Amino acid sequence: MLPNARLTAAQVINSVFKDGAYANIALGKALSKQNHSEQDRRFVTELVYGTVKAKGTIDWLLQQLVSRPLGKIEPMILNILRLGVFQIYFLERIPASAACNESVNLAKKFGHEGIVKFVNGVLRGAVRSKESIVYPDAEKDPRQYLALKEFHPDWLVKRWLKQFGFEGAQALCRFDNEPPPLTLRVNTLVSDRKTLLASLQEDGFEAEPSKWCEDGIVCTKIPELSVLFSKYNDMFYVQDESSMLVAPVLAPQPGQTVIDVCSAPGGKTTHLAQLMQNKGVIYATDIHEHKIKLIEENSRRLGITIIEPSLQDAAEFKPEWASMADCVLVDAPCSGLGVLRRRAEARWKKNKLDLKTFPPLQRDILRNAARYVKPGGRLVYSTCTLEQAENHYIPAEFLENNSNWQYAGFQHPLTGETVDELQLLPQHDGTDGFYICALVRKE
Ligand SMILES: C[S@@+](CC[C@H](N)C(=O)[O-])C[C@H]1O[C@@H](n2cnc3c(N)ncnc32)[C@H](O)[C@@H]1O
Repeated sequence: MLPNARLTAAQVINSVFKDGAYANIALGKALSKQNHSEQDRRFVTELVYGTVKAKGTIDWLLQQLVSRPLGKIEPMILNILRLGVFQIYFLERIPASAACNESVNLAKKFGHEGIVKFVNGVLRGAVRSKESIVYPDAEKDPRQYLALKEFHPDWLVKRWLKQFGFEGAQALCRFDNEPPPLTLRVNTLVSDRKTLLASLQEDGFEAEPSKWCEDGIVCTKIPELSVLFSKYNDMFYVQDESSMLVAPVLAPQPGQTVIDVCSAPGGKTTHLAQLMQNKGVIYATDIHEHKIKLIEENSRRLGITIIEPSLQDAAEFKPEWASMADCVLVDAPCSGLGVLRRRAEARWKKNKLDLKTFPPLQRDILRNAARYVKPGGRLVYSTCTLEQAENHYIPAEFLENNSNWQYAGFQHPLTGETVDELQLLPQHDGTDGFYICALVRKE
């Protein structure tokens, strides 16, 4: 018997909201265990990401249909209701009756008759009230309007309204709700973009060269993901176009000594190794032991031998490395507000207070990592966030306090003009939100 796509989706959603799992990891695990057709795999993916991203609005809708607080409903049943409401309100192509019936069937697996009746009643109510739901007025209450219409927490919408205005905030929210394209960085140690692109196209992929990075490929249609991993295993690294910009800005040369202080799972460090033609050495550290294995696995898969991974707190000085490196990368831990489209649950896990924890850590890491750079050497500081306090102000403050450093300047990847820093904005650039700044230690 074929596995039930909605059941798989409900279980993944439940592990996200009940157990705090990452949606992409829980989904990947569930799909690898179940023998779903390719079409069903896509459907499960759409259900999981859609429901998880829209959770705030779904709960707002549900709360109008249920008299008790949602927290009092058994988690699996609540998550079946969330999945049902998502289909009824936001998946136009699914007939509402099918969404109700299938949800009731799911409820039968997890609850007694009374619960099944409750699910049935709530979802029939959702269908009836669909056309009469009144959202807050966009002009009178733009914050609540965007939060509910565009599926984001209202504290974040408030922040973005201030930073980008209504249209900018709306475009940014909408960007986060779209599925990201699959972007690949070609492993230039074993292939080149033209060859890989042609081969992927022969296998039915719709793919085009990235305009941002000369080694990047953007896939817009993927016939079967498993082909990519089985046939082209050592030829690519899955990476957003914005992340692909970092290694070329650091621009290490073959034979040099490089330190990448926040390097797991190894996306940028393996790119640095490619640019170095696998000659020289890269000390790649991270604070989490389990992530060190990921750097090792990625290096092995791509045939890279110059990366030496180790466990190290980037804010703690390692005296043996003083003034040793030609290039240092600080791809700092950050609030990650530029990559919300990729991490479906992240918007619901973050909060305003968490944001305050990053700048002090980033300051410490930058200050410490800079001590590893030799005179004349370069340092790149990058984040995947949109927060000025974690971006511009961190290197700017560092330069104010360290007169033996200055901006290195680098070429804007599209315009070619020389810039000191680059802030990519999803709503403007169509990439993840990302910040890059290059510094040089004076001779
Ligand atoms: C933005 S991610 C790095 C991504 C990586 N550069 C890549 O391209 O694949 C930030 C990393 O910093 C690590 N990290 C957080 N705090 C750290 C610290 N104090 N010292 C070293 N690494 C840290 C996290 O474990 C995480 O892997």
